[in-house]
Amino acid sequence: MLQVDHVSFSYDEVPVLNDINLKVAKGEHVSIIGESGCGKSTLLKIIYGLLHVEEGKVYWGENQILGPLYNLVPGEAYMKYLAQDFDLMPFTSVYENISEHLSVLEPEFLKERTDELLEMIEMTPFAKTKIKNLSGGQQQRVALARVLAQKPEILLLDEPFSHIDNFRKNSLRRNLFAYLKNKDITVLTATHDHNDMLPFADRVIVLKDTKIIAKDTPKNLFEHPKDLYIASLFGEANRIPINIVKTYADTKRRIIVYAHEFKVSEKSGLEVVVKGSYYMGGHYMIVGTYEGQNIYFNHDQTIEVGKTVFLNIAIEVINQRLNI
Ligand SMILES: Nc1ncnc2c1ncn2[C@@H]1O[C@H](COP(=O)(O)OP(=O)(O)OP(=O)(O)O)[C@@H](O)[C@H]1O
Repeated sequence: MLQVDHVSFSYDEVPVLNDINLKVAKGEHVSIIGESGCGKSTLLKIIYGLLHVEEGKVYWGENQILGPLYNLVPGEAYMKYLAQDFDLMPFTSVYENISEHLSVLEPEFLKERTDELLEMIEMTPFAKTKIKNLSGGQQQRVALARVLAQKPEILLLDEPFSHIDNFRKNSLRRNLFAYLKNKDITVLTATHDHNDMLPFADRVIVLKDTKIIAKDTPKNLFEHPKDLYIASLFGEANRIPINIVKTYADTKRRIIVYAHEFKVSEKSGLEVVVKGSYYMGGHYMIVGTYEGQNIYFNHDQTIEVGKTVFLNIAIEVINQRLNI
């Protein structure tokens, strides 16, 4: 088990993480999410031992992970960290980059494991290509295979698909996370893309203003977001009083409503004036206003600017948000 115990960290006296506590079981996949600059990379670097923490401790099982003051070469043998800049050898081939460490550690498995990883990252036809001749996304895929070649017990991934095009991203996510589960590798992924997390993570931690503000399964977080910050990590969302959509309700309690949960009606509901329509593929995302507040909702057609429409929400959504 990985244990982060009361860790606080500052860069030049500017606090970035404050009293972070986290336990990750062996084989578990935990995503760390939050807005840019909230400290996701910093937390991964602390766990890897790249940064010195004055307050708090990190353990993998019984072993305390010590920072750079104690370890000249960061990182323990059982842990790998894939940073946002990939640490590859530009003048050697894809195959050599993946198999480099195996030639010393496990020469008898070198071909089998390298071929397996090439297949996982869908780069078998590029085995002989030099790294310098690959695109950024292809290099990121090789960097992933390279850290996995050494069979880590725990893997730290910092925005692992940031350079990869959508065409490949989905299959790579499925291949990678299935591979990690199959090998019982513990994984922590820092991301701001909910598609990296919703279908794959066992648990999610949300960072905001130096703190963990939520720890839950992806499904619970999505269905019961406790504030707009959390909901906005999944897409456009609104926070509105219940009684303005259900006039019979005698509560002004506010609930989170995602854009896709509103239904447009001609007559009754939340009255908004349309400001603009954005084509999103299968639908339009419409921005309207209600008493000066922007309201985001989806609709199957564009709506002309200035038109007044009414928005409804299914009672099931209200009950879900109220945790009934
Ligand atoms: N070496 C550094 N020295 C000083 N401040 C830093 C350093 N590295 C990061 N920071 C600051 O610490 C905060 C957290 O940075 P961090 O990279 O951990 O955030 P993040 O959540 O990973 O962001 P992103 O999603 O944009 O990668 C930011 O305000 C950043 O500017």
